[in-house]
Amino acid sequence: MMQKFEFKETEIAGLIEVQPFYADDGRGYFLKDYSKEIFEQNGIEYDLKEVFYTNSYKGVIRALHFQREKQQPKLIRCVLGKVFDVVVDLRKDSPTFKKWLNFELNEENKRELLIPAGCAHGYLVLEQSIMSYKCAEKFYGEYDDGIMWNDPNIGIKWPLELVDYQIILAEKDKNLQTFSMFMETYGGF
Ligand SMILES: Cc1cn([C@H]2C[C@H](O)[C@@H](COP(=O)(O)OP(=O)(O)O[C@H]3O[C@@H](C)C(=O)[C@@H](O)[C@H]3O)O2)c(=O)[nH]c1=O
Repeated sequence: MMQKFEFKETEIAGLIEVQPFYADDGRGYFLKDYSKEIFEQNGIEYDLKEVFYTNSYKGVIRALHFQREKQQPKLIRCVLGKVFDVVVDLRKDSPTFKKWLNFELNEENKRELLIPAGCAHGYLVLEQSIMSYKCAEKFYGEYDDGIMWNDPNIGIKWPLELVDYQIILAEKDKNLQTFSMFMETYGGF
């Protein structure tokens, strides 16, 4: 089977579902999940700056993250395992401001998400997973920030039953601001 790159817009402007180039044969498979040239041919200017990976146990929630300055566009993919991935639009002039969308990303569907600057990102790990990130802005620890994963104002419906309600959070993610606090401080992006 061979699959060419495909790009699909979503309800959130600039948030694009990407199906990477894929070809399998008797040896296994080949997958290319970023090509500057092909992205540009599809109208996407993406200036790749950093690549990193995370490996997480089932039940981990990493959310809802952003850089408050020098926001990072991110091209993400679940290389191994399965996650419930969420993007929240925090751009105050966006018609979908405050809207969240969820996507299942997994090893089988190989789907990528291109997340634009001005959105928060997070995920719930449904089985041990490796996530890859290709960022179009570098990491600035001093601007690293987020909103709490279970903020009632945003109201994400996390499928916690899929992890038997056993969630694992970093200390820093237990102490993130609420959406209201974010709005008071920044007024949106
Ligand atoms: C994200 C990042 C972290 N770090 C460091 C900071 C810290 O010591 C260690 C672990 O970082 P964190 O706890 O922030 O990792 P994590 O909680 O996995 O953060 C990630 O969450 C997901 C949802 C995203 O969208 C990412 O952009 C990023 O915010 O690695 C870097 O040096 N470079 C980086 O690009």
